[in-house]
Amino acid sequence: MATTPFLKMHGLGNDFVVLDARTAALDLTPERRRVIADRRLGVGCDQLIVLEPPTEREADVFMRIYNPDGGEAGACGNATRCVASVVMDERKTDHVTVQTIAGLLDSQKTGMGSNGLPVISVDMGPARLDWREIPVREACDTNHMPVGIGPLQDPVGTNMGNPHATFFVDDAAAIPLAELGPKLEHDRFFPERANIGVAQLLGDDKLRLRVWERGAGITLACGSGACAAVVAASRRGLVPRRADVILEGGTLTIEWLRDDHVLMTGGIAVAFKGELDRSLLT
Ligand SMILES: N[C@H](CCC[C@H](N)C(=O)O)C(=O)O
Repeated sequence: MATTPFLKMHGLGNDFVVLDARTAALDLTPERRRVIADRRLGVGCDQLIVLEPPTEREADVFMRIYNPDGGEAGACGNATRCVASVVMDERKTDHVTVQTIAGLLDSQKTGMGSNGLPVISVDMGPARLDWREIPVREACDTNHMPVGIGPLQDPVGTNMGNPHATFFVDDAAAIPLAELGPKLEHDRFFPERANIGVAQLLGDDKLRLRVWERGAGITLACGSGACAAVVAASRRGLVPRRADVILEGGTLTIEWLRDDHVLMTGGIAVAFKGELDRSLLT
Protein backbone atom coordinates (compact mmCIF):
# COMPACT_ATOMS: atom_id res chain seq x y z
CA MET A 1 0.00 0.00 0.00
CA ALA A 2 1.58 3.35 -1.04
CA THR A 3 2.42 5.57 1.90
CA THR A 4 4.20 8.94 2.35
CA PRO A 5 7.15 9.26 4.74
CA PHE A 6 7.26 12.06 7.30
CA LEU A 7 9.56 13.28 10.07
CA LYS A 8 8.13 14.24 13.46
CA MET A 9 10.32 16.99 14.95
CA HIS A 10 10.10 19.79 17.47
CA GLY A 11 11.85 22.91 18.63
CA LEU A 12 11.44 23.32 22.39
CA GLY A 13 8.25 21.26 22.23
CA ASN A 14 6.71 23.26 19.36
CA ASP A 15 6.06 20.22 17.21
CA PHE A 16 5.94 19.57 13.50
CA VAL A 17 5.13 16.98 10.90
CA VAL A 18 7.65 17.48 8.09
CA LEU A 19 6.71 16.21 4.61
CA ASP A 20 9.06 16.21 1.62
CA ALA A 21 7.53 17.42 -1.64
CA ARG A 22 10.86 18.29 -3.31
CA THR A 23 10.73 15.45 -5.84
CA ALA A 24 6.99 14.80 -6.05
CA ALA A 25 4.35 17.47 -5.37
CA LEU A 26 1.74 16.77 -2.68
CA ASP A 27 -1.85 17.91 -3.14
CA LEU A 28 -2.43 19.20 0.39
CA THR A 29 -5.88 20.78 0.48
CA PRO A 30 -6.78 22.75 3.65
CA GLU A 31 -8.89 19.78 4.80
CA ARG A 32 -6.00 17.32 4.33
CA ARG A 33 -3.69 19.72 6.19
CA ARG A 34 -6.18 19.85 9.09
CA VAL A 35 -6.47 16.06 9.28
CA ILE A 36 -2.71 15.44 9.26
CA ALA A 37 -2.25 18.02 12.05
CA ASP A 38 -5.16 16.59 14.06
CA ARG A 39 -3.93 14.80 17.20
CA ARG A 40 -6.62 12.08 16.83
CA LEU A 41 -7.42 11.77 13.12
CA GLY A 42 -3.87 12.25 11.92
CA VAL A 43 -0.32 12.47 13.29
CA GLY A 44 -0.88 15.69 15.22
CA CYS A 45 1.35 18.79 15.28
CA ASP A 46 1.45 22.54 15.95
CA GLN A 47 2.46 23.14 12.33
CA LEU A 48 2.59 21.01 9.18
CA ILE A 49 5.83 21.75 7.31
CA VAL A 50 6.30 20.87 3.63
CA LEU A 51 9.70 20.95 1.94
CA GLU A 52 9.52 22.17 -1.66
CA PRO A 53 12.15 22.98 -4.32
CA PRO A 54 13.52 26.52 -3.81
CA THR A 55 12.63 29.20 -6.39
CA GLU A 56 15.48 31.55 -5.35
CA ARG A 57 19.00 30.71 -6.52
CA GLU A 58 20.52 31.43 -3.08
CA ALA A 59 18.11 29.10 -1.27
CA ASP A 60 18.72 25.44 -0.44
CA VAL A 61 15.08 24.57 0.27
CA PHE A 62 11.62 26.16 0.28
CA MET A 63 9.72 25.68 3.57
CA ARG A 64 5.91 25.87 3.43
CA ILE A 65 4.23 26.44 6.82
CA TYR A 66 0.66 25.42 7.65
CA ASN A 67 -1.19 25.87 10.95
CA PRO A 68 -3.48 23.10 12.25
CA ASP A 69 -6.50 25.18 11.13
CA GLY A 70 -5.28 24.65 7.57
CA GLY A 71 -4.11 28.24 7.06
CA GLU A 72 -0.66 29.15 5.73
CA ALA A 73 1.82 31.20 7.79
CA GLY A 74 4.80 33.27 6.69
CA ALA A 75 7.18 32.34 9.52
CA CYS A 76 7.88 29.57 11.95
CA GLY A 77 11.12 30.04 13.84
CA ASN A 78 11.23 26.67 15.57
CA ALA A 79 10.46 24.79 12.35
CA THR A 80 13.10 26.78 10.47
CA ARG A 81 15.76 25.41 12.83
CA CYS A 82 14.41 21.86 12.31
CA VAL A 83 14.33 22.16 8.51
CA ALA A 84 17.77 23.76 8.43
CA SER A 85 19.13 20.82 10.42
CA VAL A 86 17.59 18.28 8.02
CA VAL A 87 19.12 20.00 4.96
CA MET A 88 22.49 20.49 6.69
CA ASP A 89 22.58 16.74 7.31
CA GLU A 90 21.73 16.04 3.66
CA ARG A 91 24.33 18.49 2.37
CA LYS A 92 26.94 17.71 5.04
CA THR A 93 27.25 21.43 5.74
CA ASP A 94 26.83 23.82 8.70
CA HIS A 95 25.14 26.62 6.73
CA VAL A 96 21.92 26.58 4.66
CA THR A 97 19.42 29.15 3.42
CA VAL A 98 15.74 28.38 3.97
CA GLN A 99 13.29 30.15 1.65
CA THR A 100 9.80 31.03 2.91
CA ILE A 101 7.00 33.15 1.49
CA ALA A 102 8.34 35.96 3.73
CA GLY A 103 11.96 35.79 2.56
CA LEU A 104 15.32 33.99 2.78
CA LEU A 105 16.49 32.82 6.21
CA ASP A 106 20.22 32.17 6.65
CA SER A 107 20.74 29.33 9.14
CA GLN A 108 23.96 28.24 10.81
CA LYS A 109 24.83 25.31 13.09
CA THR A 110 26.40 26.96 16.16
CA GLY A 111 26.98 23.99 18.47
CA MET A 112 25.55 20.76 19.85
CA GLY A 113 22.70 20.41 22.33
CA SER A 114 22.61 18.08 25.33
CA ASN A 115 20.50 15.72 23.19
CA GLY A 116 23.37 15.31 20.73
CA LEU A 117 21.48 17.30 18.08
CA PRO A 118 22.65 20.63 16.70
CA VAL A 119 21.96 24.08 18.08
CA ILE A 120 20.98 26.30 15.15
CA SER A 121 21.03 30.07 14.70
CA VAL A 122 18.59 31.54 12.17
CA ASP A 123 18.56 35.07 10.80
CA MET A 124 14.78 35.51 10.90
CA GLY A 125 14.98 38.60 8.71
CA PRO A 126 14.06 42.14 9.64
CA ALA A 127 11.49 42.98 12.29
CA ARG A 128 8.79 44.96 10.48
CA LEU A 129 7.30 47.63 12.71
CA ASP A 130 5.03 49.85 10.61
CA TRP A 131 1.27 49.46 11.32
CA ARG A 132 0.72 48.51 7.67
CA GLU A 133 3.29 45.71 7.96
CA ILE A 134 1.97 44.05 11.13
CA PRO A 135 -0.77 44.52 9.75
CA VAL A 136 -3.36 46.31 11.89
CA ARG A 137 -6.61 47.95 10.86
CA GLU A 138 -5.72 51.59 11.56
CA ALA A 139 -2.72 53.87 11.63
CA CYS A 140 -1.10 53.77 15.07
CA ASP A 141 2.19 53.75 16.96
CA THR A 142 2.91 50.00 16.98
CA ASN A 143 4.86 50.42 20.23
CA HIS A 144 1.53 51.13 21.95
CA MET A 145 -1.34 49.63 20.00
CA PRO A 146 -4.97 50.51 20.94
CA VAL A 147 -6.23 46.93 21.39
CA GLY A 148 -6.69 44.70 24.41
CA ILE A 149 -8.97 42.75 26.72
CA GLY A 150 -8.98 42.53 30.53
CA PRO A 151 -5.41 42.37 31.92
CA LEU A 152 -3.94 42.34 28.38
CA GLN A 153 -3.65 45.93 27.16
CA ASP A 154 -1.31 48.23 25.22
CA PRO A 155 0.63 45.63 23.19
CA VAL A 156 3.58 46.09 20.87
CA GLY A 157 3.08 45.02 17.25
CA THR A 158 5.85 43.22 15.32
CA ASN A 159 5.86 41.35 12.01
CA MET A 160 8.51 38.62 11.74
CA GLY A 161 7.02 37.31 8.52
CA ASN A 162 3.89 36.77 10.58
CA PRO A 163 1.87 39.09 12.83
CA HIS A 164 2.57 39.33 16.58
CA ALA A 165 1.05 41.34 19.40
CA THR A 166 3.21 41.23 22.56
CA PHE A 167 1.58 42.19 25.88
CA PHE A 168 3.74 42.92 28.95
CA VAL A 169 2.38 41.75 32.33
CA ASP A 170 3.69 41.34 35.89
CA ASP A 171 2.80 37.63 36.10
CA ALA A 172 2.49 35.71 32.81
CA ALA A 173 1.34 32.53 34.58
CA ALA A 174 -1.69 34.35 36.00
CA ILE A 175 -3.10 35.28 32.57
CA PRO A 176 -6.03 33.08 31.38
CA LEU A 177 -4.43 32.75 27.93
CA ALA A 178 -6.75 29.96 26.71
CA GLU A 179 -9.68 32.34 27.24
CA LEU A 180 -8.14 35.66 26.12
CA GLY A 181 -5.87 34.35 23.33
CA PRO A 182 -8.55 33.43 20.80
CA LYS A 183 -10.49 36.64 21.44
CA LEU A 184 -7.41 38.74 20.71
CA GLU A 185 -6.27 36.52 17.80
CA HIS A 186 -9.59 37.23 16.08
CA ASP A 187 -9.95 40.89 17.13
CA ARG A 188 -10.91 42.94 14.07
CA PHE A 189 -7.90 45.17 14.83
CA PHE A 190 -5.84 42.40 13.17
CA PRO A 191 -7.02 41.91 9.56
CA GLU A 192 -4.77 38.81 9.26
CA ARG A 193 -5.38 37.77 12.88
CA ALA A 194 -2.32 37.68 15.18
CA ASN A 195 -0.12 35.55 17.38
CA ILE A 196 -0.64 36.72 20.98
CA GLY A 197 2.44 36.86 23.22
CA VAL A 198 2.31 37.42 27.00
CA ALA A 199 5.71 38.52 28.29
CA GLN A 200 7.02 39.02 31.83
CA LEU A 201 10.36 40.65 32.61
CA LEU A 202 12.53 38.22 34.64
CA GLY A 203 15.75 40.21 34.72
CA ASP A 204 17.69 42.79 32.77
CA ASP A 205 18.13 40.45 29.79
CA LYS A 206 15.56 37.71 30.40
CA LEU A 207 11.87 37.39 29.53
CA ARG A 208 9.26 34.76 30.34
CA LEU A 209 6.94 34.27 27.34
CA ARG A 210 3.69 32.42 26.79
CA VAL A 211 2.09 32.41 23.31
CA TRP A 212 -1.38 31.81 21.93
CA GLU A 213 -0.48 31.04 18.33
CA ARG A 214 -2.66 32.13 15.42
CA GLY A 215 -4.35 29.07 13.98
CA ALA A 216 -2.79 26.76 16.55
CA GLY A 217 -3.56 27.82 20.13
CA ILE A 218 -1.17 27.67 23.08
CA THR A 219 2.17 26.07 22.12
CA LEU A 220 5.14 25.12 24.30
CA ALA A 221 7.32 27.53 22.33
CA CYS A 222 7.03 30.05 19.50
CA GLY A 223 10.25 31.09 17.75
CA SER A 224 8.89 34.07 15.84
CA GLY A 225 6.99 35.05 19.01
CA ALA A 226 10.25 35.05 20.96
CA CYS A 227 11.81 37.29 18.30
CA ALA A 228 8.83 39.64 18.48
CA ALA A 229 8.99 39.73 22.29
CA VAL A 230 12.66 40.79 22.40
CA VAL A 231 12.12 43.45 19.73
CA ALA A 232 9.08 44.70 21.66
CA ALA A 233 10.86 44.71 25.03
CA SER A 234 13.89 46.42 23.51
CA ARG A 235 11.67 49.12 21.91
CA ARG A 236 10.17 49.67 25.38
CA GLY A 237 13.66 49.92 26.93
CA LEU A 238 12.99 46.83 29.09
CA VAL A 239 15.85 44.66 27.79
CA PRO A 240 18.99 45.19 25.70
CA ARG A 241 18.88 44.06 22.06
CA ARG A 242 20.05 40.58 23.04
CA ALA A 243 18.05 38.58 25.61
CA ASP A 244 17.03 35.07 26.62
CA VAL A 245 13.38 34.11 26.24
CA ILE A 246 12.18 31.44 28.67
CA LEU A 247 9.28 29.50 27.14
CA GLU A 248 7.37 26.54 28.53
CA GLY A 249 9.43 24.20 26.38
CA GLY A 250 12.86 25.78 26.87
CA THR A 251 15.01 28.86 26.21
CA LEU A 252 15.77 30.75 23.00
CA THR A 253 18.47 33.41 22.70
CA ILE A 254 17.33 36.33 20.57
CA GLU A 255 19.38 39.26 19.26
CA TRP A 256 17.89 42.24 17.43
CA LEU A 257 20.82 43.22 15.23
CA ARG A 258 21.68 46.78 14.25
CA ASP A 259 20.50 46.08 10.67
CA ASP A 260 17.06 45.30 12.16
CA HIS A 261 17.44 41.56 11.42
CA VAL A 262 16.62 39.26 14.31
CA LEU A 263 18.89 36.32 15.17
CA MET A 264 17.26 33.37 16.96
CA THR A 265 19.35 30.54 18.47
CA GLY A 266 18.05 27.31 19.95
CA GLY A 267 17.93 23.54 19.86
CA ILE A 268 15.91 21.03 17.87
CA ALA A 269 14.80 17.43 18.30
CA VAL A 270 13.65 14.51 16.16
CA ALA A 271 10.92 12.43 17.77
CA PHE A 272 10.26 9.76 15.15
CA LYS A 273 9.94 8.90 11.46
CA GLY A 274 6.68 7.56 10.11
CA GLU A 275 4.56 6.77 7.08
CA LEU A 276 1.34 8.64 6.29
CA ASP A 277 -1.34 6.33 4.97
CA ARG A 278 -2.35 7.38 1.44
CA SER A 279 -5.92 7.86 2.71
CA LEU A 280 -4.75 11.05 4.45
CA LEU A 281 -3.69 12.49 1.08
CA THR A 282 -6.59 11.52 -1.15
N1 LIG B 1 1.11 30.27 14.29
C1 LIG B 1 2.08 31.07 13.55
C2 LIG B 1 3.02 30.16 12.72
C3 LIG B 1 3.97 29.34 13.60
C4 LIG B 1 4.84 30.20 14.46
C5 LIG B 1 5.62 29.47 15.56
N2 LIG B 1 5.38 28.06 15.69
C6 LIG B 1 7.12 29.77 15.47
O1 LIG B 1 7.94 28.95 15.92
O2 LIG B 1 7.46 30.88 14.99
C7 LIG B 1 1.34 32.02 12.59
O3 LIG B 1 0.22 31.68 12.18
O4 LIG B 1 1.90 33.08 12.26
